[in-house]
Amino acid sequence: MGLWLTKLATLLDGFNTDQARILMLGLDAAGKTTILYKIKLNENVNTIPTIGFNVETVSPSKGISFTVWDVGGQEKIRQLWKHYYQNSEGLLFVVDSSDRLRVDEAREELFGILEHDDMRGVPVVILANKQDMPRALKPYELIEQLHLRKLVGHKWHVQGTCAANGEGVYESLDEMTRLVKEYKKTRN
Ligand SMILES: Nc1nc2c(ncn2[C@@H]2O[C@H](COP(=O)(O)OP(=O)(O)OP(=O)(O)O)[C@@H](O)[C@H]2O)c(=O)[nH]1
Ligand SMILES: [Mg+2]
Repeated sequence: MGLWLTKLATLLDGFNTDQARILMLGLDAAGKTTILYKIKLNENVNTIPTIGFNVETVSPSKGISFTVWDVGGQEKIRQLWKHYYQNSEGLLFVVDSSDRLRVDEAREELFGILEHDDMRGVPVVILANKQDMPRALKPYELIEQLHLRKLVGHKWHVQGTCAANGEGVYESLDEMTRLVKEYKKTRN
């Protein structure tokens, strides 16, 4: 009897699990893959530039399951990003905050993604990564430089992170959870 009840509880828990498809994009070397495996394994992995994609299922909190798609960000392969947009319910956009020379490029890519029809209304959490680096732009500076106040039709949040020691990474997922829940409600 006890076993059956346990099985039933597990089954019901499965039904209650909120699932979402989350896309993780950003310029090459922003730290996407490092972040993905920090979340998945709580380990610092040595990465190589991603040519295709990595996909992992993670559970940021009880009852929530994210399928996170981490797609390579090198310029030549960014044209492939659009093939991952459909059915995405949240965007994690990772920025190397210490790469001041490429903030404009990051902004253009971010706006380009969000203007696509398949990404209509999808919320975005911007990870201001590499906060450990000297001269890293602070989250409030990135809000300015990425022109986020001009972004319409998308809920957004900026979270400072350091993938190397995990700071801010889980907070960014909590924020994504909140925004995805809101997004799903408005869509239904
Ligand atoms: N100092 C520091 N280095 C980081 C941080 N996050 C990632 N890195 C380093 O940045 C480099 C690039 O990280 P990746 O995770 O491979 O970057 P990516 O965004 O997946 O790059 P692509 O796959 O080419 O799109 C690696 O050497 C990481 O160790 C961070 O928070 N601080
Ligand atoms: Mg990568």
